[in-house]
Amino acid sequence: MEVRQGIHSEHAKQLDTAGLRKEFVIENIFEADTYTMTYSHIDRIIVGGIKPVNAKVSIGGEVGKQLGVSYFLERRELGVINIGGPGLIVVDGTTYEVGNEEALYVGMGAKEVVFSSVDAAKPAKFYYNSAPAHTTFPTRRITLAEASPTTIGDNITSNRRTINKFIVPDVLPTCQLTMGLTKLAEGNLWNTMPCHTHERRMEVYFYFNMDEETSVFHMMGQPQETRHLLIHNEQAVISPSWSIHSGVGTKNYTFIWGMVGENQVFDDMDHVKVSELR
Ligand SMILES: O=C(O)C(=O)C[C@H](O)C(=O)CO
Ligand SMILES: [Zn+2]
Repeated sequence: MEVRQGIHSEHAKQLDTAGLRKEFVIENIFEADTYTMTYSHIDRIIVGGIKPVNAKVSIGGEVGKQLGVSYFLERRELGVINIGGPGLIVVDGTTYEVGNEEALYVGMGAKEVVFSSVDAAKPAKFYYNSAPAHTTFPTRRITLAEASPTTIGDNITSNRRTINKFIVPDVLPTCQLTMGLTKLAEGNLWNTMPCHTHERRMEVYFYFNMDEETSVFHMMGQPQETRHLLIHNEQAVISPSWSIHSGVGTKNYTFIWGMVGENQVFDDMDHVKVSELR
């Protein structure tokens, strides 16, 4: 488990490219037959990927020890979105089939969560976020259709995209975690511009569906102190409450957003006018 400390906006201002990347970018999300795990002190979100190929993968007791509990989800909830081939997730003996672009919410208290792929030639790739929880809400699979796809933006501003809200209060109750998947239409490059901050929540972005020679310039920083991070396929960015989070790609791409914090109101954003950005 890799730990990232929280960071003050005044400190972030001083960092060079390598320094910013060390604090905010998670370069390695998927490794065959194991899980990756980054623990951020910002709202104590945990971010990672699970890619079972030939073996089953479970997030075991050693993580519980590092978290000061006896098992991973003793005091946490989990959201998973599969971006790979068909997969299976067994939660305390109940099997959930989780296909490409489908999600599973696992409530606090699940002791054993085991991940596997249906076909080793097309391995599942389970991207996950986990947040501290106070009660148990039911474990549930969510399909793409249930995520109420909504298309917004315009070709003229190069930001036509479909937002799929998988883990939000309209779909199912959770303690604090919300997660969704946003797909840019072909020829469209910008996400979340005009941009926003939300003092009341942090957010993690995970970019994927990108060709080898493409990248996303992820915009971060306070609105009058912007920086960018070069993101390649299947990499994630931690976005503190004080930071904008927007991006422009050299080609269209898809990303998963996950948020934790004070509220779960998707539209609770402090919008920033483009003319006010620096
Ligand atoms: O395309 C978008 O715009 C988004 O997906 C918005 C993000 O999810 C977000 O920043 C929510 O606060
Ligand atoms: Zn946001």
